[in-house]
Amino acid sequence: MKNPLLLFFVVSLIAVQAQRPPRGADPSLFQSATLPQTEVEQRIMKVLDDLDRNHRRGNMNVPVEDGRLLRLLAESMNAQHVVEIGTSNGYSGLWFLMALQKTGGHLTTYDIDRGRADQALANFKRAGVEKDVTLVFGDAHEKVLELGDTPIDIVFLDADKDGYIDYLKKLMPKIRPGGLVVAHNMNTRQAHPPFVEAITTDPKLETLFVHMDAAGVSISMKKR
Ligand SMILES: C[S@@+](CC[C@H](N)C(=O)[O-])C[C@H]1O[C@@H](n2cnc3c(N)ncnc32)[C@H](O)[C@@H]1O
Repeated sequence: MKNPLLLFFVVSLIAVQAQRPPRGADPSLFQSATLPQTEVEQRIMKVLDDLDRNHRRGNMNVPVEDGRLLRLLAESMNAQHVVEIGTSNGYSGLWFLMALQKTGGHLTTYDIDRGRADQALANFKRAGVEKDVTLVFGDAHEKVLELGDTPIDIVFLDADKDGYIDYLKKLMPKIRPGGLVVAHNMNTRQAHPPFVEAITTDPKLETLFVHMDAAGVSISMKKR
């Protein structure tokens, strides 16, 4: 740059820009964590933290962010009855149970694997929430047919991916108007195409996909 005045102007401009505080909030603030408010929350969080840090291997648990989402959905809609397909060792169930402590609701959860189901029962007990959950052992495709008439607020699907469509058909009539079907592993690599088609083409459902850069979660509301 031959013009010294222009050079001075450009250098000054760069210096001023460099001194300006970055726009928006401090990025570290967006990395929030669950902050327990009560002793019950503290007790459940302790078990969740232990499962997250030490017992993920072989249990295929949802990521922490998805667990927090489940809790948030259940608590904000005052859920009274949550049905989960795929308990594993109880990790996602405990996120629901944290919400259900506040809403006074109940979790019915299904798993076909005895070992994981037993771990879940132990974890529910450890967190002191065993009275608020019914664990049904067996093939959920058959067992859900025995579910009573209590309206369902949230169905959470996190088991055999190609079975989601069958669970949807069987459980949809029991979901209350305004209730949700939440499905896990819905990213484009893992989702089962017939289920994706079912939840995106049915005018009775409003579906949104979130956390798609990770496992992917679909949230479908049964319209009123
Ligand atoms: C991805 S894991 C569930 C993880 C759990 N939701 C969590 O985040 O902690 C899937 C579970 O579904 C169970 N499962 C698979 N097919 C099933 C079926 N037909 N009926 C019941 N459970 C089934 C498996 O045994 C396994 O424990």
